[in-house]
Amino acid sequence: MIPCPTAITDPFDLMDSLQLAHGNPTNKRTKTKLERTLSLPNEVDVSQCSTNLEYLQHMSNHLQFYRYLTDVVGTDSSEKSRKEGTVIMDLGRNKWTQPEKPQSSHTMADDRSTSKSRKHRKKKESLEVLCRLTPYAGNDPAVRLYNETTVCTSPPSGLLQRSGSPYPEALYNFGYVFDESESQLDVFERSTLDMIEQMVRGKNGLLFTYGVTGSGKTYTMTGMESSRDCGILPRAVDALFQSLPNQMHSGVFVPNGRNGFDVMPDVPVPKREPVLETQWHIRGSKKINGFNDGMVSAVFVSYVEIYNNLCYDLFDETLTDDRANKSRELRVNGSSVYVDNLTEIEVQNTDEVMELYARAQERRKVAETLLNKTSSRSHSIFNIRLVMAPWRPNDFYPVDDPSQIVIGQLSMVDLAGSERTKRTGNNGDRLVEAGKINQSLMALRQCFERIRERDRNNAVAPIPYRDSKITHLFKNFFEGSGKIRMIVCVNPRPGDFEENLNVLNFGELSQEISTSVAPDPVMPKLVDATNSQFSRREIMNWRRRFDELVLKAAPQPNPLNWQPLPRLNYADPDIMAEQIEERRKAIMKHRAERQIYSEQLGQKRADFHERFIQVLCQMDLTNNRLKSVDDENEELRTESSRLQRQLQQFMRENSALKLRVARSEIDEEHKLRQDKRERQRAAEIEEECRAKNRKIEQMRDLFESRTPIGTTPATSSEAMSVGSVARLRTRFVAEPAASRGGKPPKGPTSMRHNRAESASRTQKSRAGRGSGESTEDTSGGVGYMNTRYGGRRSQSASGRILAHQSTHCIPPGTVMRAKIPKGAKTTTKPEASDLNKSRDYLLTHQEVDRNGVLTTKIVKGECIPTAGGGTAVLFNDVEKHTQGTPYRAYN
Ligand SMILES: Nc1ncnc2c1ncn2[C@@H]1O[C@H](COP(=O)(O)OP(=O)(O)OP(=O)(O)O)[C@@H](O)[C@H]1O
Repeated sequence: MIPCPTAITDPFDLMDSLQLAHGNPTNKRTKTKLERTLSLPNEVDVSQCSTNLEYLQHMSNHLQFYRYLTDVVGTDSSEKSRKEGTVIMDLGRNKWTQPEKPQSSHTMADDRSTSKSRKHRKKKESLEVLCRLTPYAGNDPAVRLYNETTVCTSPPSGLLQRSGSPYPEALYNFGYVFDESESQLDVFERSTLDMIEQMVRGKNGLLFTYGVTGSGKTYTMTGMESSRDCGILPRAVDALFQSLPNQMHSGVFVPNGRNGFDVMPDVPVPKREPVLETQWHIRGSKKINGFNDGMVSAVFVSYVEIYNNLCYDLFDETLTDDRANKSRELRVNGSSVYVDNLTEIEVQNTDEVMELYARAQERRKVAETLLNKTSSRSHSIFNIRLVMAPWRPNDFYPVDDPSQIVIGQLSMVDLAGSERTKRTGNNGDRLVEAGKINQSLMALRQCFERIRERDRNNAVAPIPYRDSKITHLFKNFFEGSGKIRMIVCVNPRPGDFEENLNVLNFGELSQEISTSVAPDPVMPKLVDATNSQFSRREIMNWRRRFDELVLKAAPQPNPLNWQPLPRLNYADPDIMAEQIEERRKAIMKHRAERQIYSEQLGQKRADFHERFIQVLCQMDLTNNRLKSVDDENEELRTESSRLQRQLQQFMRENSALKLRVARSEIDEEHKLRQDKRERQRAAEIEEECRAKNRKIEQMRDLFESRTPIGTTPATSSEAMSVGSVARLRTRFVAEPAASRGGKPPKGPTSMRHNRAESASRTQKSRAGRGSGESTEDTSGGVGYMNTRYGGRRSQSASGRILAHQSTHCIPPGTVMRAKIPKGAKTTTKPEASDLNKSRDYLLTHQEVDRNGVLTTKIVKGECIPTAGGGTAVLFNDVEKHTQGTPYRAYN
C-alpha cells in the first residue's frame, strides 16, 4: 500500500504525508469533500491493466487526484493542518480507502475494573510437560512411544531393582510426546509458538528442557545451524521479529537498571536506517498475527549462565574462562527477581540475535564427557524481552510515560543434564560441576515437591526457592507471573534407563503443580487518531527506497550566478545612465538565463514525474505479485503442515501396526508350535490304533482259522491256539445249526459262507421278520434284511429269481459252486420289468487280485416294490468262492 502525498513535486512531503492521520471529525468540510472524492469513478482495476501505458494512464488519474487533494487539504503548509487529513492509496487493491477505526477500544479504566474483579477469582493452570524421545538406532529401546501422550518403559533384560526384583514395564503420561519422526519445527510449533503469542500480548513465559545428560536438551533448545535442524530459540526469535510491525529504531527504549525500561525523548532515526529484514532464513517460520497495531516496540535479549550455582552474564565481552569476580547477584524488585547489572542488548533482527548468541555460546561452559561430546556444564537462560508502548498522536514515537510501557518476556532455559558419576567417569572440575548440577536439579525437584504438597494440603508452607540460583531466579514464575512449560528429553538407550525413570517420574508428577494464571497486563489507552494502515516497518522500507530515488533525482545547485550590481552613482547623471544601461543588459541576460533554467527545471520536473509514476507502477506490480506469492506461500504452508500432520499420523499408525504385526507373528508362531505338537500326538495315537487293529485282525484270523491250506502253525502254542479257536468256532457255528436241525459244517474251509449256511440265515431272517422278533447275526456278517421292509415285501411277485451276471463271466474252477435255482432268469442287463417280476435277485461279481486269486461273489437280495411303482433290491447275503494256488497267500 502506498500513501498519497499532498504535493507530488516534493518527495519529502510525500514521505511526511505517510504519517498523516485521516478524518479529523471537526473539519467537516474537508471530510465531506474527501468522501465525495473517494467515490469518484476514477478507480480502475489494476489487474485489468495489461500494458505499462495503461498503468501510466491509470496512475496519472491518481496524480490528478493528488492535485485535487493538494487543493483540499494540502494548500495549508502548516504542519498542523497538513496532518489533519490523510488519504491512503491501496495500490494492492487499487483503491483510495479510508483507514479503519482503531481496533483497540478498551481503556485503562476498563482494565483496572476488570483486574479488580479478577483478583477475587484467580484462575489456576497446570505446569505443562511435554516429552521428546531422542532418535535411537538400537533394537532394544528402553523407552518408546505408546501413544500421542504416553511413553512406555521396557526395562533392559537382567536389570534389577535394589530390592532384587526386575523393573516392571510402566506407562508415563504427558501433555504430548514427540517421537523421532517429529521435526524441530513441530516441536517449536507445539511447545513455543503460543508462548510468543502471549509475549506479544505482554505476558511472560518460561520454557525449559530437562533430562539426563546427552538426551537432546541443547539440541531441542538451540539445535544446529541449518534451517531444518535449528531449535526453539532461533525459531522463536524469528517468529517474533516477523510478528512485529512497528519496531522502533534503537535507543528509544532503554533499560532503567531496575528490570524496567524508560523512553528516551526524540531519538532521531539514524542516518543509516537499520535493516529490519533478516538474512537468517528459517523455513516454515511462523508469523503471529494480531499484534496490537497501536503500539511501537523494541526487542531486548540477555543471556545468563548459572555455573556452579553462580550467575554470569554471557553477553559480557570480558567474561573469560576462569570467571573470577565476574559473577552477578540476583536482585528482587517487588515480586520479580532479576540478575543485577545484566547486559541487555537491543536487537533489530534475527541475524543480529544469532550473531550475539553464537559469540556468547563460545563463553558458555561446555565440555566433553563420556556420555556427550558437547555436554553443557551449566544451566543457560536466554531471555527475550519485548518492550511495547503506545505511540504519540500522528507520530511513530512512543509516549514518554513509563507507566504505559508493557513488557512481555520469554525465558528459554537449557538445563544441564543430571548425571551419575560412575557412568560419566568424571573427576576434577567435571566432578565438581556434576555435583553442583545435580544439587541445583535436586533443589528444583524439592521446590516442585513442596509446591505440590502445598497445593494438595492447601497449606502455606515456605518453598526453598533460595536453595539454588535457578529456582530463585524463576521464583516469580512459580508464583504465577507467567506460563511454565517443561520439555522432558529422553534418550531411549538402555544405559540411561534408571536415570530416565527419575526424569519421567519427575516430569509426570510436575504436571500436578498448578500456578496462578498471570493476569492480563494493563494495556495502555491507545490514541485513536494514530491508527494507520501501515506499519512502521513498511514505512521505513519505503523511506529507504524513496531516499535512493530522491538522491538520484536531486536538483543540481542553481547554475545562475547572480552577481550583485555596483551601486548607482547618483551624483553624475552620465555615469548613472551608463550604469543603468549596464544593469538593463545584465537583467536581460539574467532573465534569458533564468528562462533557460526554468525550462530545464520544468523538463526535470516532468522527468521526475515520469520516474515517480514508473516507480509507483513498479511498486504496484510488485505489491500485487508479492501478495499473490504471499497467498500461495500461505496456502503451501497450510498444505505442508496438513501433510506433515498426516505423515505423523501415518507414522504413528504404522508403528502401532508394526507392533501389532509383531505381536500376531509371535502368537501365530506359538499356535503353529502347538499345532505341530498336536499333530505329532495324533500320529502317535493313530499308530497305536493301527497296531491295535493289526492285533485284532490277527486275532480275527486266528478265530476264523485262516491258516492257508498246506501251511502248518509255526509254533506249538500257535498250533494249539489255532486248534482251540477252530474248535470253538466249530462249536459256535454247529450249535445254532443243530438247533435248527441242519448239519454242522465239516471243518475249516476256504469258502466262508456256504450255500446251506446262507440259506438257513435267509430263512431265519424271514422267520424273524414274519414273527416280528428281532434277529441277531451271531457270525457278524451282513445278510439280514431290515425288518422295516418286511411288510412291504412283494406278495404279487412270482417266485422267479433274476440272476444278473457280467458279460465276461469266468467259470469258477471251485469244487463247490453256487447253485442257481432252476427257472431263474439269467441276464447280463436287467430291465426294470425283469426286477418287477422277480422275487429274488442274484448278482455275480468276480475279482482277480495281483496273486492271481479269483474271487467270485454272489450278492443276494430281495426285490421289493416301491411306493412309486418301481422295484428296490434289498441285499441281504453274499456268497464268496475263492480259488487260489497253494503257494500264494489268499484271503
Ligand atoms: N532429536 C534429535 N535428533 C538428532 N540428534 C539429536 C537429537 N537429540 C539429540 N541429538 C544429538 O545428541 C547429542 C547430544 O545432544 P545434546 O547435546 O542436545 O544433549 P544434552 O541433553 O544437552 O546433554 P548435556 O546435558 O550433557 O548438555 C548431540 O550430538 C545432538 O546432536
